[in-house]
Amino acid sequence: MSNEHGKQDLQDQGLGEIARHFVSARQHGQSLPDFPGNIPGDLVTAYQVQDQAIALWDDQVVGWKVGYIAAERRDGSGDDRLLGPIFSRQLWNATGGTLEIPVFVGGFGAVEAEYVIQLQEDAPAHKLHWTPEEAEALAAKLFIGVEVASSPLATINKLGPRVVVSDFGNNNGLVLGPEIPDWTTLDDADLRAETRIEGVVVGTGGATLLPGGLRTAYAFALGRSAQRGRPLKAGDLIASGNATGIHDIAVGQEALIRFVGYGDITCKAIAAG
Ligand SMILES: C=C/C=C(\O)C(=O)O
Repeated sequence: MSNEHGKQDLQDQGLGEIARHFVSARQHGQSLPDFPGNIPGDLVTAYQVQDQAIALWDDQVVGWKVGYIAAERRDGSGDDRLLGPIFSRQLWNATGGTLEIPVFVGGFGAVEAEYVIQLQEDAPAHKLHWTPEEAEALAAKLFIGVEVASSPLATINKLGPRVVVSDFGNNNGLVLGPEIPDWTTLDDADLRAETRIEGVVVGTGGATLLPGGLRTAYAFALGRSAQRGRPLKAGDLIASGNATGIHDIAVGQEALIRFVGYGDITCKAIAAG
C-alpha cells in the first residue's frame, strides 16, 4: 500500500518537474536542449503536465489554441486535436500597425493564421461531447487572428502531440483582429487566408484547411475542455488551428497574414523573455 502510494508520488513529481522546467525556461526566455524528463505516455498524462504548468504560471487563461494531430500520431484516446492555454498577458489586439510577437531564440517559433471564436455564453459544464452543429448553436463571435506558436524546445512538433501538450500546446500568444460578422451564415469556403513572411507567400488556404472545418475544431475544444474539467465559459477564446500552415519565423522577420475580405494582421518577431 505505502509502496503504491510512494510510486504514485514519484510519478507525480516527475510530471511536476517537467512543468517546472518548461515554465522556468519560458519565464526567462531560454531554450531547452531536450524534453526535460520522460515524455508522458499518453495525452491524459500530458494534460496533467499542462495543468501543473498552468498552475505555476502567474496569469489567467483567457482561451485555448487548438492544434491538429496527424492520424499516425494519435494515442488510445483517438483525439485528432489538442489544446493549449492562451494567457491574458499574451493576448494582443491587432492595431493595424506592426505588432511585436515574442518567440524563443534557440527554440521553436512560427506564426499561424487562425479563426478565433469567442463564446458569448457558458457552455453547459456537464456536456462532454459536441457535434459541429451543436457547437455552432452556442452564442459566439468569430474574429481573425494569428497564433504565435513558440516553445523553448526547438523539436517540440517533431517530438509529437504529447510533448506539444506538455508545453502549453506550443503556444506563446494570440493576436486578435477584427470580427467576422454573421459567421454562422458563412461556409468554410468563404473564409480564405494567405500568409507571407518577409513578403514571400508561404501558405494559402483558409477554413477549408481545418480538418472537418471550423465548427469541428470548435466542437473538439468544447468537448475536450469539459472532459478535462475546464468547461468553456462566456468570453473564452478558441483559436481554430492553422489555416494556411505552420510557418517558421525568426527574430527580426515580419509576417503578414491576409484574411481575404476581413483584414490583414502584420507582426514582427522579437526575442521572448
Ligand atoms: C502543434 C501545433 C499545431 C498547431 O498549432 C496546429 O495544428 O494548428
